[in-house]
Amino acid sequence: MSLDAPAAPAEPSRRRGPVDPRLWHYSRSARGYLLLTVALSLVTAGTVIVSALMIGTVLAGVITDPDARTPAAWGTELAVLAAAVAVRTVSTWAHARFAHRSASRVIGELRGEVLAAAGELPPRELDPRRGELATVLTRGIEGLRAYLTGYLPALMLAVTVTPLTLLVILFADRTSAVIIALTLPLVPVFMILIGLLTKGKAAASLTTMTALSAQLLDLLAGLPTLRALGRERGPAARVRALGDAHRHTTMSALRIAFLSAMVLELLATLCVALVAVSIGLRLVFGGMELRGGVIALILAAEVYLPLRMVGAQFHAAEDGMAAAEKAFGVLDDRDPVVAGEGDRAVPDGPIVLRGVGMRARGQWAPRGLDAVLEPGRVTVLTGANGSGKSTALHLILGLAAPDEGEVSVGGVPVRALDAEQWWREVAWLPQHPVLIPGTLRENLELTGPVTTDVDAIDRACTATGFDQVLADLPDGWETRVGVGGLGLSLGQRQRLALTRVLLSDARVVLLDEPTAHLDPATEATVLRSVCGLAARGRTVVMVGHRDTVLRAGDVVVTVEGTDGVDRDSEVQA
Ligand SMILES: Nc1ncnc2c1ncn2[C@@H]1O[C@H](COP(=O)(O)OP(=O)(O)OP(=O)(O)O)[C@@H](O)[C@H]1O
Repeated sequence: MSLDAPAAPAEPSRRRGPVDPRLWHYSRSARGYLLLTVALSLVTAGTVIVSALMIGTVLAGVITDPDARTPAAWGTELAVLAAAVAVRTVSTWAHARFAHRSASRVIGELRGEVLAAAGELPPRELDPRRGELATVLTRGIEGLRAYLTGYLPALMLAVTVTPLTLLVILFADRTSAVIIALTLPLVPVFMILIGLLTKGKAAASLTTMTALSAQLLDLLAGLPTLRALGRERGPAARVRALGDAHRHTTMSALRIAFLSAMVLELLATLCVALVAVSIGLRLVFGGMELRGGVIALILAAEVYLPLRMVGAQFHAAEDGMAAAEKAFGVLDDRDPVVAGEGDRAVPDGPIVLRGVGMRARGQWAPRGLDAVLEPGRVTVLTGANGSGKSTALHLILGLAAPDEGEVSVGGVPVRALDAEQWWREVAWLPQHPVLIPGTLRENLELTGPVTTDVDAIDRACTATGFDQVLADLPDGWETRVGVGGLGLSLGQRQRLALTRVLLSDARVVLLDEPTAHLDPATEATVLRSVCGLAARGRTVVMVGHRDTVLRAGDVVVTVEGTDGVDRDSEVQA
Protein backbone atom coordinates (compact mmCIF):
# COMPACT_ATOMS: atom_id res chain seq x y z
CA MET A 1 0.00 0.00 0.00
CA SER A 2 1.46 3.33 -0.98
CA LEU A 3 2.01 6.05 1.55
CA ASP A 4 -0.34 8.47 -0.08
CA ALA A 5 -3.11 6.10 -1.02
CA PRO A 6 -6.40 7.99 -0.87
CA ALA A 7 -9.02 6.87 1.61
CA ALA A 8 -11.58 4.59 -0.02
CA PRO A 9 -14.94 6.30 -0.42
CA ALA A 10 -17.61 5.16 1.99
CA GLU A 11 -19.83 2.58 0.36
CA PRO A 12 -23.53 3.30 0.65
CA SER A 13 -24.87 0.83 3.19
CA ARG A 14 -27.66 -1.43 1.99
CA ARG A 15 -30.27 -1.49 4.75
CA ARG A 16 -31.83 -4.84 5.43
CA GLY A 17 -34.20 -3.90 8.27
CA PRO A 18 -33.36 -3.82 11.95
CA VAL A 19 -32.14 -7.45 11.99
CA ASP A 20 -29.89 -8.53 9.14
CA PRO A 21 -30.83 -12.15 8.34
CA ARG A 22 -27.26 -12.85 7.23
CA LEU A 23 -26.21 -12.75 10.88
CA TRP A 24 -28.36 -15.83 11.60
CA HIS A 25 -27.35 -17.38 8.33
CA TYR A 26 -23.62 -17.20 8.98
CA SER A 27 -23.56 -17.76 12.74
CA ARG A 28 -25.10 -20.80 14.42
CA SER A 29 -24.66 -19.28 17.88
CA ALA A 30 -26.58 -16.20 16.73
CA ARG A 31 -29.59 -18.39 15.85
CA GLY A 32 -29.58 -19.99 19.31
CA TYR A 33 -29.17 -16.61 20.94
CA LEU A 34 -32.07 -15.13 18.96
CA LEU A 35 -34.37 -17.96 20.09
CA LEU A 36 -33.26 -17.52 23.71
CA THR A 37 -33.83 -13.77 23.48
CA VAL A 38 -37.37 -14.27 22.11
CA ALA A 39 -38.16 -16.80 24.87
CA LEU A 40 -36.80 -14.60 27.65
CA SER A 41 -38.59 -11.55 26.22
CA LEU A 42 -41.88 -13.46 26.40
CA VAL A 43 -41.08 -14.42 30.02
CA THR A 44 -40.34 -10.75 30.76
CA ALA A 45 -43.61 -9.68 29.10
CA GLY A 46 -45.50 -12.24 31.20
CA THR A 47 -43.91 -11.14 34.47
CA VAL A 48 -44.48 -7.43 33.67
CA ILE A 49 -48.20 -8.07 33.09
CA VAL A 50 -48.61 -10.33 36.12
CA SER A 51 -46.82 -7.82 38.38
CA ALA A 52 -49.01 -4.96 37.14
CA LEU A 53 -52.20 -6.99 37.62
CA MET A 54 -51.21 -7.97 41.15
CA ILE A 55 -50.11 -4.46 42.17
CA GLY A 56 -53.31 -2.99 40.69
CA THR A 57 -55.52 -5.53 42.48
CA VAL A 58 -53.79 -5.13 45.87
CA LEU A 59 -53.58 -1.33 45.70
CA ALA A 60 -57.16 -0.85 44.60
CA GLY A 61 -58.38 -3.34 47.23
CA VAL A 62 -56.39 -1.73 50.07
CA ILE A 63 -57.60 1.77 49.16
CA THR A 64 -61.26 0.95 48.58
CA ASP A 65 -61.84 -1.76 51.23
CA PRO A 66 -60.88 -0.77 54.84
CA ASP A 67 -61.38 -4.42 55.97
CA ALA A 68 -58.69 -5.67 53.59
CA ARG A 69 -55.74 -3.65 54.87
CA THR A 70 -53.75 -6.57 56.30
CA PRO A 71 -51.06 -8.57 54.46
CA ALA A 72 -53.00 -11.76 55.27
CA ALA A 73 -55.92 -10.58 53.12
CA TRP A 74 -53.63 -10.45 50.04
CA GLY A 75 -51.48 -13.54 50.66
CA THR A 76 -52.01 -15.10 47.21
CA GLU A 77 -51.59 -11.85 45.25
CA LEU A 78 -48.42 -10.91 47.14
CA ALA A 79 -46.97 -14.40 46.65
CA VAL A 80 -47.70 -14.24 42.91
CA LEU A 81 -46.18 -10.73 42.76
CA ALA A 82 -43.04 -11.93 44.59
CA ALA A 83 -42.78 -14.90 42.21
CA ALA A 84 -43.19 -12.63 39.16
CA VAL A 85 -40.51 -10.24 40.43
CA ALA A 86 -38.19 -13.18 41.16
CA VAL A 87 -38.73 -14.70 37.70
CA ARG A 88 -38.13 -11.33 36.03
CA THR A 89 -34.93 -10.80 38.03
CA VAL A 90 -33.63 -14.28 37.18
CA SER A 91 -34.53 -13.96 33.48
CA THR A 92 -32.88 -10.52 33.24
CA TRP A 93 -29.76 -11.88 34.95
CA ALA A 94 -29.71 -15.00 32.76
CA HIS A 95 -30.17 -12.90 29.65
CA ALA A 96 -27.32 -10.55 30.53
CA ARG A 97 -25.08 -13.56 31.25
CA PHE A 98 -25.97 -15.41 28.05
CA ALA A 99 -25.87 -12.21 26.00
CA HIS A 100 -22.18 -11.57 26.69
CA ARG A 101 -21.21 -15.20 26.22
CA SER A 102 -23.22 -15.51 23.01
CA ALA A 103 -21.85 -12.22 21.68
CA SER A 104 -18.28 -13.52 22.16
CA ARG A 105 -19.23 -16.76 20.43
CA VAL A 106 -21.00 -15.05 17.50
CA ILE A 107 -18.10 -12.62 17.01
CA GLY A 108 -15.63 -15.52 17.15
CA GLU A 109 -17.66 -17.55 14.64
CA LEU A 110 -18.00 -14.64 12.20
CA ARG A 111 -14.32 -13.81 12.54
CA GLY A 112 -13.40 -17.42 11.72
CA GLU A 113 -15.81 -17.53 8.75
CA VAL A 114 -14.54 -14.25 7.31
CA LEU A 115 -10.90 -15.27 7.78
CA ALA A 116 -11.59 -18.57 6.01
CA ALA A 117 -13.40 -16.74 3.18
CA ALA A 118 -10.58 -14.18 2.91
CA GLY A 119 -8.11 -17.07 2.68
CA GLU A 120 -10.02 -18.32 -0.35
CA LEU A 121 -9.81 -15.01 -2.21
CA PRO A 122 -7.36 -14.95 -5.12
CA PRO A 123 -4.21 -13.00 -4.12
CA ARG A 124 -5.09 -10.06 -6.40
CA GLU A 125 -8.52 -9.65 -4.79
CA LEU A 126 -7.21 -10.07 -1.28
CA ASP A 127 -4.41 -7.50 -1.61
CA PRO A 128 -6.54 -4.36 -1.91
CA ARG A 129 -8.91 -5.56 0.86
CA ARG A 130 -6.21 -6.49 3.38
CA GLY A 131 -6.35 -3.22 5.35
CA GLU A 132 -10.12 -3.09 5.44
CA LEU A 133 -10.33 -6.73 6.54
CA ALA A 134 -7.80 -6.16 9.32
CA THR A 135 -9.90 -3.28 10.72
CA VAL A 136 -13.20 -5.12 10.29
CA LEU A 137 -11.91 -8.32 11.91
CA THR A 138 -10.33 -6.56 14.88
CA ARG A 139 -12.02 -3.36 16.10
CA GLY A 140 -14.94 -3.29 13.69
CA ILE A 141 -16.61 -6.59 14.39
CA GLU A 142 -16.26 -6.07 18.17
CA GLY A 143 -18.96 -3.43 17.68
CA LEU A 144 -21.41 -6.29 17.20
CA ARG A 145 -21.23 -6.87 20.96
CA ALA A 146 -23.31 -3.73 21.58
CA TYR A 147 -25.75 -4.86 18.89
CA LEU A 148 -26.16 -8.33 20.38
CA THR A 149 -26.17 -7.47 24.07
CA GLY A 150 -28.12 -4.19 23.94
CA TYR A 151 -29.97 -3.52 20.70
CA LEU A 152 -31.26 -7.01 19.92
CA PRO A 153 -32.77 -7.71 23.39
CA ALA A 154 -34.37 -4.23 23.33
CA LEU A 155 -35.80 -4.98 19.89
CA MET A 156 -37.22 -8.31 21.04
CA LEU A 157 -38.77 -6.65 24.09
CA ALA A 158 -40.28 -4.05 21.75
CA VAL A 159 -42.00 -6.73 19.68
CA THR A 160 -43.18 -8.78 22.69
CA VAL A 161 -43.65 -6.60 25.78
CA THR A 162 -45.04 -3.57 23.93
CA PRO A 163 -47.97 -5.24 22.07
CA LEU A 164 -48.82 -7.63 24.93
CA THR A 165 -48.93 -4.90 27.55
CA LEU A 166 -50.96 -2.71 25.23
CA LEU A 167 -53.46 -5.56 24.87
CA VAL A 168 -53.82 -5.84 28.66
CA ILE A 169 -54.26 -2.03 28.92
CA LEU A 170 -57.05 -2.32 26.34
CA PHE A 171 -58.94 -4.59 28.74
CA ALA A 172 -58.04 -2.56 31.85
CA ASP A 173 -58.76 0.93 30.47
CA ARG A 174 -59.79 1.52 26.87
CA THR A 175 -59.15 5.30 26.92
CA SER A 176 -55.51 4.83 27.99
CA ALA A 177 -55.09 2.19 25.27
CA VAL A 178 -56.37 4.68 22.67
CA ILE A 179 -54.00 7.44 23.91
CA ILE A 180 -51.05 5.03 23.79
CA ALA A 181 -52.03 3.65 20.37
CA LEU A 182 -52.12 7.22 19.02
CA THR A 183 -48.82 8.35 20.57
CA LEU A 184 -46.84 5.12 20.23
CA PRO A 185 -46.19 5.41 16.46
CA LEU A 186 -44.44 8.73 17.15
CA VAL A 187 -41.49 6.79 18.63
CA PRO A 188 -40.71 4.61 15.56
CA VAL A 189 -41.43 7.55 13.23
CA PHE A 190 -38.96 9.62 15.18
CA MET A 191 -36.44 6.78 15.09
CA ILE A 192 -36.76 6.47 11.31
CA LEU A 193 -36.05 10.20 11.03
CA ILE A 194 -32.94 9.76 13.19
CA GLY A 195 -31.92 6.78 11.05
CA LEU A 196 -32.17 8.91 7.91
CA LEU A 197 -30.14 11.65 9.56
CA THR A 198 -27.34 9.26 10.56
CA LYS A 199 -27.48 7.18 7.39
CA GLY A 200 -24.02 6.20 6.18
CA LYS A 201 -22.28 7.75 9.21
CA ALA A 202 -21.29 4.40 10.71
CA ALA A 203 -19.96 3.19 7.34
CA ALA A 204 -18.07 6.48 6.87
CA SER A 205 -16.59 6.16 10.35
CA LEU A 206 -15.40 2.60 9.58
CA THR A 207 -13.85 3.77 6.30
CA THR A 208 -11.90 6.60 7.94
CA MET A 209 -10.80 4.21 10.71
CA THR A 210 -9.53 1.72 8.08
CA ALA A 211 -7.67 4.43 6.16
CA LEU A 212 -6.23 5.82 9.38
CA SER A 213 -4.90 2.43 10.52
CA ALA A 214 -3.38 1.71 7.09
CA GLN A 215 -1.70 5.11 6.84
CA LEU A 216 -0.38 4.91 10.38
CA LEU A 217 1.14 1.49 9.73
CA ASP A 218 2.68 2.70 6.47
CA LEU A 219 4.03 5.82 8.11
CA LEU A 220 5.59 3.90 11.00
CA ALA A 221 7.15 1.34 8.63
CA GLY A 222 8.55 3.99 6.30
CA LEU A 223 9.49 6.60 8.92
CA PRO A 224 13.29 6.14 8.79
CA THR A 225 13.29 6.42 4.98
CA LEU A 226 10.95 9.42 4.99
CA ARG A 227 13.01 11.15 7.65
CA ALA A 228 16.20 10.59 5.64
CA LEU A 229 14.46 12.18 2.64
CA GLY A 230 13.07 15.02 4.79
CA ARG A 231 9.52 13.97 3.80
CA GLU A 232 8.08 12.84 7.13
CA ARG A 233 5.88 15.93 7.44
CA GLY A 234 3.68 15.20 4.41
CA PRO A 235 2.34 11.77 5.48
CA ALA A 236 2.16 12.91 9.12
CA ALA A 237 -0.11 15.77 8.03
CA ARG A 238 -2.24 13.28 6.06
CA VAL A 239 -2.56 11.02 9.14
CA ARG A 240 -3.53 14.09 11.21
CA ALA A 241 -6.16 15.05 8.63
CA LEU A 242 -7.55 11.52 8.65
CA GLY A 243 -7.60 11.52 12.46
CA ASP A 244 -9.53 14.81 12.38
CA ALA A 245 -11.96 13.37 9.83
CA HIS A 246 -12.51 10.30 12.01
CA ARG A 247 -13.04 12.44 15.12
CA HIS A 248 -15.45 14.64 13.21
CA THR A 249 -17.56 11.68 11.96
CA THR A 250 -17.57 10.04 15.41
CA MET A 251 -18.47 13.26 17.22
CA SER A 252 -21.27 14.15 14.83
CA ALA A 253 -22.72 10.62 15.20
CA LEU A 254 -22.44 10.89 19.00
CA ARG A 255 -24.09 14.32 19.01
CA ILE A 256 -27.07 12.94 17.14
CA ALA A 257 -27.08 9.85 19.40
CA PHE A 258 -27.27 11.90 22.60
CA LEU A 259 -29.80 14.30 21.17
CA SER A 260 -32.05 11.56 19.83
CA ALA A 261 -31.88 9.56 23.09
CA MET A 262 -32.90 12.69 24.99
CA VAL A 263 -35.77 13.49 22.66
CA LEU A 264 -37.01 9.88 22.78
CA GLU A 265 -36.93 9.96 26.60
CA LEU A 266 -38.87 13.22 26.56
CA LEU A 267 -41.41 11.86 24.10
CA ALA A 268 -41.99 8.69 26.12
CA THR A 269 -42.25 10.64 29.40
CA LEU A 270 -44.79 13.05 27.89
CA CYS A 271 -46.87 10.16 26.53
CA VAL A 272 -46.90 8.41 29.93
CA ALA A 273 -47.76 11.75 31.55
CA LEU A 274 -50.69 12.14 29.14
CA VAL A 275 -52.02 8.70 30.16
CA ALA A 276 -51.47 9.55 33.86
CA VAL A 277 -53.34 12.88 33.60
CA SER A 278 -56.25 11.23 31.80
CA ILE A 279 -56.47 8.47 34.43
CA GLY A 280 -56.15 11.00 37.27
CA LEU A 281 -58.93 13.20 35.92
CA ARG A 282 -61.26 10.28 35.37
CA LEU A 283 -60.55 8.93 38.87
CA VAL A 284 -61.22 12.33 40.45
CA PHE A 285 -64.47 12.79 38.54
CA GLY A 286 -65.52 9.21 39.15
CA GLY A 287 -65.42 8.12 35.56
CA MET A 288 -63.33 4.98 36.12
CA GLU A 289 -62.56 2.08 38.39
CA LEU A 290 -59.35 2.38 40.47
CA ARG A 291 -57.98 -1.11 39.69
CA GLY A 292 -58.08 -0.58 35.93
CA GLY A 293 -56.48 2.86 36.32
CA VAL A 294 -53.58 1.58 38.42
CA ILE A 295 -52.91 -1.33 36.04
CA ALA A 296 -53.03 0.96 32.97
CA LEU A 297 -50.71 3.47 34.64
CA ILE A 298 -48.12 0.85 35.61
CA LEU A 299 -48.21 -0.79 32.19
CA ALA A 300 -48.11 2.52 30.26
CA ALA A 301 -44.48 3.05 31.32
CA GLU A 302 -43.63 -0.54 30.33
CA VAL A 303 -45.12 -0.06 26.84
CA TYR A 304 -42.67 2.73 26.01
CA LEU A 305 -39.64 1.34 27.84
CA PRO A 306 -38.47 -1.17 25.15
CA LEU A 307 -38.82 1.47 22.42
CA ARG A 308 -36.76 3.94 24.46
CA MET A 309 -34.15 1.21 24.94
CA VAL A 310 -34.08 0.52 21.18
CA GLY A 311 -33.49 4.24 20.57
CA ALA A 312 -30.70 4.39 23.15
CA GLN A 313 -28.90 1.35 21.72
CA PHE A 314 -29.43 2.24 18.07
CA HIS A 315 -26.16 4.10 17.45
CA ALA A 316 -23.86 1.64 19.21
CA ALA A 317 -25.51 -1.13 17.18
CA GLU A 318 -25.09 0.82 13.92
CA ASP A 319 -21.28 0.76 14.25
CA GLY A 320 -21.30 -2.99 14.80
CA MET A 321 -23.65 -3.58 11.89
CA ALA A 322 -21.53 -1.41 9.57
CA ALA A 323 -18.55 -3.68 10.30
CA ALA A 324 -20.75 -6.78 10.03
CA GLU A 325 -21.96 -5.59 6.59
CA LYS A 326 -18.36 -5.55 5.37
CA ALA A 327 -17.80 -9.00 6.87
CA PHE A 328 -20.98 -10.32 5.22
CA GLY A 329 -19.78 -8.75 1.94
CA VAL A 330 -16.71 -11.03 2.02
CA LEU A 331 -18.87 -14.04 2.89
CA ASP A 332 -21.47 -13.24 0.21
CA ASP A 333 -18.76 -12.99 -2.44
CA ARG A 334 -17.25 -16.27 -1.28
CA ASP A 335 -16.01 -17.96 -4.37
CA PRO A 336 -13.71 -20.94 -3.95
CA VAL A 337 -10.27 -20.50 -5.44
CA VAL A 338 -9.56 -22.53 -8.53
CA ALA A 339 -8.21 -25.55 -6.72
CA GLY A 340 -10.86 -26.42 -4.21
CA GLU A 341 -13.82 -26.84 -6.52
CA GLY A 342 -12.88 -30.40 -7.34
CA ASP A 343 -12.27 -33.54 -5.37
CA ARG A 344 -9.98 -35.52 -7.63
CA ALA A 345 -6.87 -37.10 -6.19
CA VAL A 346 -3.60 -35.56 -7.34
CA PRO A 347 -2.12 -37.90 -9.97
CA ASP A 348 1.58 -38.41 -10.66
CA GLY A 349 2.99 -36.81 -13.75
CA PRO A 350 4.21 -33.46 -15.00
CA ILE A 351 2.56 -30.10 -14.47
CA VAL A 352 1.55 -28.79 -17.88
CA LEU A 353 0.76 -25.17 -18.73
CA ARG A 354 -1.00 -24.80 -22.10
CA GLY A 355 -1.45 -21.33 -23.57
CA VAL A 356 -1.89 -19.89 -20.09
CA GLY A 357 -2.77 -16.20 -19.87
CA MET A 358 -3.93 -13.79 -17.18
CA ARG A 359 -5.27 -10.27 -17.58
CA ALA A 360 -3.72 -7.55 -15.44
CA ARG A 361 -4.82 -3.91 -15.67
CA GLY A 362 -5.46 -3.90 -19.41
CA GLN A 363 -2.45 -6.09 -20.17
CA TRP A 364 -1.68 -9.76 -20.28
CA ALA A 365 0.87 -11.16 -17.82
CA PRO A 366 1.64 -13.91 -18.68
CA ARG A 367 0.26 -14.54 -22.16
CA GLY A 368 0.33 -17.82 -24.11
CA LEU A 369 2.60 -19.51 -21.58
CA ASP A 370 3.44 -23.10 -22.50
CA ALA A 371 5.58 -25.23 -20.24
CA VAL A 372 5.96 -28.82 -19.11
CA LEU A 373 7.31 -29.05 -15.58
CA GLU A 374 8.77 -32.52 -15.23
CA PRO A 375 9.61 -34.33 -12.00
CA GLY A 376 13.35 -34.64 -11.50
CA ARG A 377 14.07 -31.36 -13.27
CA VAL A 378 14.67 -27.75 -12.30
CA THR A 379 12.60 -25.48 -14.53
CA VAL A 380 13.54 -21.81 -14.38
CA LEU A 381 10.90 -19.20 -15.25
CA THR A 382 12.54 -16.02 -16.38
CA GLY A 383 11.38 -12.83 -18.08
CA ALA A 384 11.02 -9.10 -17.67
CA ASN A 385 9.64 -7.51 -14.51
CA GLY A 386 5.86 -7.74 -14.51
CA SER A 387 5.75 -10.37 -17.26
CA GLY A 388 3.80 -12.72 -14.97
CA LYS A 389 6.28 -15.15 -13.40
CA SER A 390 4.84 -14.91 -9.87
CA THR A 391 1.36 -15.06 -11.39
CA ALA A 392 2.32 -18.30 -13.15
CA LEU A 393 3.20 -19.80 -9.75
CA HIS A 394 -0.20 -18.65 -8.36
CA LEU A 395 -1.89 -20.37 -11.30
CA ILE A 396 0.04 -23.60 -10.68
CA LEU A 397 -0.95 -23.46 -7.01
CA GLY A 398 -4.59 -22.91 -7.98
CA LEU A 399 -4.79 -19.63 -6.05
CA ALA A 400 -6.11 -17.90 -9.17
CA ALA A 401 -7.80 -19.04 -12.37
CA PRO A 402 -6.18 -18.36 -15.75
CA ASP A 403 -8.20 -16.12 -18.08
CA GLU A 404 -7.13 -18.34 -20.95
CA GLY A 405 -5.43 -21.71 -21.29
CA GLU A 406 -5.18 -24.38 -18.64
CA VAL A 407 -2.86 -25.69 -15.94
CA SER A 408 -3.02 -29.44 -15.34
CA VAL A 409 -1.26 -31.98 -13.17
CA GLY A 410 -0.80 -35.47 -14.62
CA GLY A 411 -3.58 -34.62 -17.11
CA VAL A 412 -6.08 -33.38 -14.47
CA PRO A 413 -6.87 -29.63 -14.49
CA VAL A 414 -5.84 -27.91 -11.25
CA ARG A 415 -9.46 -26.75 -10.94
CA ALA A 416 -10.60 -30.37 -10.54
CA LEU A 417 -8.05 -31.29 -7.88
CA ASP A 418 -8.75 -31.70 -4.19
CA ALA A 419 -7.14 -28.45 -3.02
CA GLU A 420 -6.05 -29.66 0.40
CA GLN A 421 -4.25 -32.63 -1.11
CA TRP A 422 -2.67 -30.51 -3.86
CA TRP A 423 -1.37 -27.93 -1.39
CA ARG A 424 0.08 -30.71 0.80
CA GLU A 425 2.09 -31.81 -2.23
CA VAL A 426 3.48 -28.34 -3.00
CA ALA A 427 6.08 -26.34 -1.08
CA TRP A 428 6.08 -22.66 -2.06
CA LEU A 429 8.56 -19.92 -1.34
CA PRO A 430 6.76 -16.66 -2.24
CA GLN A 431 8.63 -13.53 -3.26
CA HIS A 432 7.92 -12.08 0.19
CA PRO A 433 8.00 -15.06 2.56
CA VAL A 434 5.58 -14.98 5.46
CA LEU A 435 7.25 -14.60 8.85
CA ILE A 436 5.22 -13.96 11.98
CA PRO A 437 6.14 -12.35 15.30
CA GLY A 438 7.51 -15.12 17.49
CA THR A 439 10.55 -17.34 17.81
CA LEU A 440 12.57 -18.63 14.87
CA ARG A 441 11.38 -22.15 15.75
CA GLU A 442 7.72 -21.04 15.57
CA ASN A 443 8.47 -19.55 12.16
CA LEU A 444 10.16 -22.74 11.02
CA GLU A 445 7.06 -24.72 11.98
CA LEU A 446 4.63 -22.15 10.57
CA THR A 447 3.64 -24.13 7.49
CA GLY A 448 3.36 -27.48 9.23
CA PRO A 449 5.11 -29.82 11.63
CA VAL A 450 8.82 -30.09 11.00
CA THR A 451 10.82 -33.28 11.34
CA THR A 452 12.21 -34.04 14.80
CA ASP A 453 15.38 -35.28 13.14
CA VAL A 454 17.94 -32.71 14.34
CA ASP A 455 20.45 -33.82 11.69
CA ALA A 456 17.92 -33.17 8.90
CA ILE A 457 17.28 -29.67 10.27
CA ASP A 458 21.03 -29.05 10.51
CA ARG A 459 21.50 -30.23 6.94
CA ALA A 460 18.74 -27.90 5.67
CA CYS A 461 20.28 -24.99 7.59
CA THR A 462 23.69 -25.72 6.10
CA ALA A 463 22.14 -25.88 2.63
CA THR A 464 20.62 -22.41 2.98
CA GLY A 465 23.39 -20.83 5.04
CA PHE A 466 20.98 -20.30 7.95
CA ASP A 467 23.45 -22.19 10.19
CA GLN A 468 25.72 -19.11 10.07
CA VAL A 469 22.80 -16.89 11.14
CA LEU A 470 21.97 -19.21 14.05
CA ALA A 471 25.61 -19.34 15.13
CA ASP A 472 25.55 -15.54 15.71
CA LEU A 473 22.35 -15.62 17.76
CA PRO A 474 22.84 -16.38 21.48
CA ASP A 475 19.27 -17.74 21.80
CA GLY A 476 19.47 -19.79 18.60
CA TRP A 477 16.05 -21.09 17.52
CA GLU A 478 14.45 -19.35 20.51
CA THR A 479 15.43 -15.89 19.18
CA ARG A 480 12.32 -13.74 18.79
CA VAL A 481 11.57 -11.77 15.63
CA GLY A 482 8.94 -9.11 14.93
CA VAL A 483 6.31 -8.64 12.23
CA GLY A 484 7.54 -9.99 8.88
CA GLY A 485 10.78 -11.22 10.46
CA LEU A 486 11.84 -7.82 11.83
CA GLY A 487 15.19 -8.23 13.57
CA LEU A 488 16.67 -10.31 10.73
CA SER A 489 18.20 -8.92 7.54
CA LEU A 490 16.33 -9.55 4.27
CA GLY A 491 18.85 -12.22 3.27
CA GLN A 492 18.57 -13.89 6.69
CA ARG A 493 14.76 -13.94 6.39
CA GLN A 494 15.06 -15.52 2.99
CA ARG A 495 17.43 -18.19 4.32
CA LEU A 496 14.98 -19.04 7.13
CA ALA A 497 12.07 -19.32 4.69
CA LEU A 498 14.20 -21.43 2.34
CA THR A 499 15.13 -23.76 5.22
CA ARG A 500 11.39 -24.21 5.85
CA VAL A 501 10.83 -25.16 2.22
CA LEU A 502 13.81 -27.53 2.08
CA LEU A 503 12.52 -29.38 5.16
CA SER A 504 9.19 -30.06 3.49
CA ASP A 505 8.86 -33.41 1.72
CA ALA A 506 6.42 -31.98 -0.86
CA ARG A 507 7.00 -33.41 -4.33
CA VAL A 508 6.56 -30.05 -6.09
CA VAL A 509 8.75 -27.12 -5.02
CA LEU A 510 7.95 -23.59 -6.25
CA LEU A 511 10.61 -20.98 -5.50
CA ASP A 512 9.99 -17.32 -6.35
CA GLU A 513 13.41 -15.64 -6.67
CA PRO A 514 14.91 -17.75 -3.86
CA THR A 515 18.35 -16.17 -4.08
CA ALA A 516 17.32 -12.53 -4.62
CA HIS A 517 18.85 -11.30 -1.35
CA LEU A 518 21.68 -13.80 -0.97
CA ASP A 519 25.41 -13.23 -1.33
CA PRO A 520 27.17 -15.17 -4.15
CA ALA A 521 28.59 -17.86 -1.83
CA THR A 522 25.23 -18.57 -0.17
CA GLU A 523 23.48 -18.43 -3.54
CA ALA A 524 25.80 -21.14 -4.87
CA THR A 525 25.06 -23.37 -1.83
CA VAL A 526 21.30 -22.81 -2.17
CA LEU A 527 21.30 -23.55 -5.90
CA ARG A 528 23.23 -26.79 -5.26
CA SER A 529 20.57 -27.83 -2.73
CA VAL A 530 17.78 -26.95 -5.15
CA CYS A 531 19.38 -29.10 -7.85
CA GLY A 532 19.70 -31.83 -5.21
CA LEU A 533 15.92 -31.71 -4.66
CA ALA A 534 15.34 -32.30 -8.37
CA ALA A 535 17.89 -35.11 -8.37
CA ARG A 536 15.75 -36.82 -5.72
CA GLY A 537 12.76 -36.75 -8.08
CA ARG A 538 11.02 -33.52 -7.05
CA THR A 539 9.50 -31.14 -9.57
CA VAL A 540 11.33 -27.85 -8.97
CA VAL A 541 10.18 -24.56 -10.49
CA MET A 542 12.33 -21.52 -9.80
CA VAL A 543 11.74 -17.90 -10.80
CA GLY A 544 14.92 -15.94 -11.42
CA HIS A 545 16.79 -13.46 -13.56
CA ARG A 546 20.49 -13.94 -12.78
CA ASP A 547 22.79 -16.05 -14.95
CA THR A 548 23.69 -18.18 -11.94
CA VAL A 549 20.01 -19.14 -11.53
CA LEU A 550 19.47 -19.70 -15.26
CA ARG A 551 22.52 -21.98 -15.36
CA ALA A 552 21.08 -24.07 -12.49
CA GLY A 553 17.97 -24.86 -14.54
CA ASP A 554 17.57 -28.00 -16.64
CA VAL A 555 14.94 -26.11 -18.64
CA VAL A 556 14.56 -22.35 -18.95
CA VAL A 557 11.14 -20.94 -19.89
CA THR A 558 10.80 -17.28 -20.81
CA VAL A 559 7.58 -15.78 -19.55
CA GLU A 560 6.16 -12.97 -21.65
CA GLY A 561 3.28 -10.62 -21.24
CA THR A 562 1.72 -8.29 -23.79
CA ASP A 563 0.95 -4.60 -23.72
CA GLY A 564 -2.79 -4.15 -24.06
CA VAL A 565 -5.61 -6.66 -24.06
CA ASP A 566 -6.85 -7.35 -27.57
CA ARG A 567 -10.48 -6.66 -28.37
CA ASP A 568 -11.40 -10.30 -29.04
CA SER A 569 -10.38 -11.48 -25.62
CA GLU A 570 -12.19 -8.52 -24.00
CA VAL A 571 -15.36 -9.49 -25.83
CA GLN A 572 -15.00 -13.16 -24.87
CA ALA A 573 -14.49 -12.16 -21.26
N1 LIG B 1 -3.14 -7.13 -7.23
C1 LIG B 1 -2.97 -6.94 -8.54
N2 LIG B 1 -3.98 -6.46 -9.28
C2 LIG B 1 -3.83 -6.26 -10.60
N3 LIG B 1 -2.69 -6.51 -11.25
C3 LIG B 1 -1.64 -6.98 -10.58
C4 LIG B 1 -1.72 -7.24 -9.18
N4 LIG B 1 -0.54 -7.72 -8.77
C5 LIG B 1 0.26 -7.76 -9.86
N5 LIG B 1 -0.41 -7.31 -10.92
C6 LIG B 1 0.10 -7.19 -12.31
O1 LIG B 1 0.30 -8.48 -12.81
C7 LIG B 1 1.41 -8.49 -13.67
C8 LIG B 1 2.30 -9.66 -13.36
O2 LIG B 1 2.79 -9.54 -12.05
P1 LIG B 1 3.83 -10.60 -11.47
O3 LIG B 1 4.08 -10.27 -10.05
O4 LIG B 1 3.37 -11.97 -11.80
O5 LIG B 1 5.12 -10.30 -12.36
P2 LIG B 1 6.59 -10.91 -12.24
O6 LIG B 1 6.95 -11.37 -13.60
O7 LIG B 1 6.66 -11.90 -11.14
O8 LIG B 1 7.39 -9.60 -11.88
P3 LIG B 1 8.78 -9.41 -11.07
O9 LIG B 1 9.88 -9.95 -11.93
O10 LIG B 1 8.90 -7.93 -10.92
O11 LIG B 1 8.63 -10.13 -9.78
C9 LIG B 1 2.11 -7.14 -13.51
O12 LIG B 1 1.87 -6.38 -14.67
C10 LIG B 1 1.45 -6.51 -12.33
O13 LIG B 1 1.32 -5.12 -12.52
